[in-house]
Amino acid sequence: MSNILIIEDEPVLNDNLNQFLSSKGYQVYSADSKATAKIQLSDHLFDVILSDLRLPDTNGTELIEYIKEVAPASIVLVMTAYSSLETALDVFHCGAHDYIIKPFPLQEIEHKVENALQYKQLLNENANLRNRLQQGEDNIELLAGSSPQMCELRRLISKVAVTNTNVLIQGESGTGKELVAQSIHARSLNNEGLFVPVNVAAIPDGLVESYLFGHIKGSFTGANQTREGAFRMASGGTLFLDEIGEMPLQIQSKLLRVLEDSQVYPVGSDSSVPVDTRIICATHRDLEQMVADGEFREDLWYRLNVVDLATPPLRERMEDMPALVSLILQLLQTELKRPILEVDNDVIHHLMNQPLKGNVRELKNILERAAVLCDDNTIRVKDLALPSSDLINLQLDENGTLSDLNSAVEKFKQQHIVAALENTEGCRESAARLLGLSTATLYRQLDKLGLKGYVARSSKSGPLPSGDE
Ligand SMILES: Nc1ncnc2c1ncn2[C@@H]1O[C@H](COP(=O)(O)OP(=O)(O)OP(=O)(O)O)[C@@H](O)[C@H]1O
Repeated sequence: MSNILIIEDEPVLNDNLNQFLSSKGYQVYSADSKATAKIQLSDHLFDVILSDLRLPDTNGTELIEYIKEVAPASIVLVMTAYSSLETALDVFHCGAHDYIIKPFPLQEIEHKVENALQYKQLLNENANLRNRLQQGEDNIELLAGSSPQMCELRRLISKVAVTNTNVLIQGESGTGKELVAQSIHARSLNNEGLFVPVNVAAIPDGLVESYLFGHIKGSFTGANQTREGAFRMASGGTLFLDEIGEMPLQIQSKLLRVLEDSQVYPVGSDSSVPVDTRIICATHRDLEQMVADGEFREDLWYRLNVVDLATPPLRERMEDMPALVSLILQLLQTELKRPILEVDNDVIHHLMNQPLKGNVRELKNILERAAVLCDDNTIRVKDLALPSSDLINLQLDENGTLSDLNSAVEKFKQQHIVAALENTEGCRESAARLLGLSTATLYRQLDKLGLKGYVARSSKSGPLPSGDE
């Protein structure tokens, strides 16, 4: 049974909330001041704490800070009559998970408490995953947001995780497909095993088979030693096949065979090896359409698509912006080793008005750049370096006169492609998707525009191979 603490000095509201939440099966405790809250906090562990923002013996943010100090695992929901953005940002910065504006219908509080409990469970699972995964330990982040779409997504994650079915995750680039896959793995029965992510689009066609199924030493030129392959590595755990839509057709049929037999055939070997691997696939492409166009095997699609989940684009859930910004800033503080970063009030508003086609990844990049560039520890709108929507930069030649149309178009293409590369940390495949181009077309454009060796400033992995390598 989940424990809830209500801190509210208005007796009628406190009683109503206590009765209502008790009737929903929670173990509910009440306090009417910081002093009484302290006593409750020393006697019990709470999953969720509902706190008023103004109390007779403290102001709300000071109380939230105190709670986060003595009960860091409790999820704090703030109840406030003040609906300003400033208040919202203050409470998020102090560590509150969400807030609700008074007066509110009791059903809304029930919904918020359920979300907070789901969020707490995911936090536990992510911590669990962080401890267990031997790979990508630094990449485990939380799935932030309490919009209806994200709540539904979390509900589905909890449901599918404990079954062993294959899952297909569809969504635009940067919407958190890999994060969802990690969450499923963390909650699954096979979370003792490894989570092995493979980006199918990033492996040259000729190597996909050996990469997935392994190979025997000497089975082809360059196979200097035997490799077990991703399937066997993930046996007893989860294999995450990202960009499954890019898998060559002949490998699709081999994958189908593995899924049907639970056996892999390493390249160059006559015998098979048993595997017990859960498959989670992801794609930004319309696989159903690819099946209709004969580009993806229908039988494989059915096999992979036992359950399908959709990660919503950020523009359809802008209400998640404060929670995302708050989470990203927390992560940045650790990464950049800088003291607490704050955002100016207008920043959230500005971000909510951006198209953010690269979704949460683009948001992270914008905030990371701003965090590096901002003068003090506060990020202001000017630090975001967002494109002005109503001003088109004129293209001038070296004499300061207007360029001819062709040169202007070339220049614009160059700038736009560089922006896409910066938004995707230099990843050619993701930049191509952002631009609505095939990877091959992007490589041709990079060559033509003299950007072949371009290394994105946001790239963490150093220079990237050029297209013909
Ligand atoms: N809801 C979210 N909460 C917190 N961080 C998120 C969320 N969604 C995405 N992110 C972050 O955004 C970045 C991109 O997410 P992720 O790699 O999971 O996206 P993706 O959909 O798999 O992208 P791609 O299709 O380009 O591989 C990651 O750093 C991830 O942690």
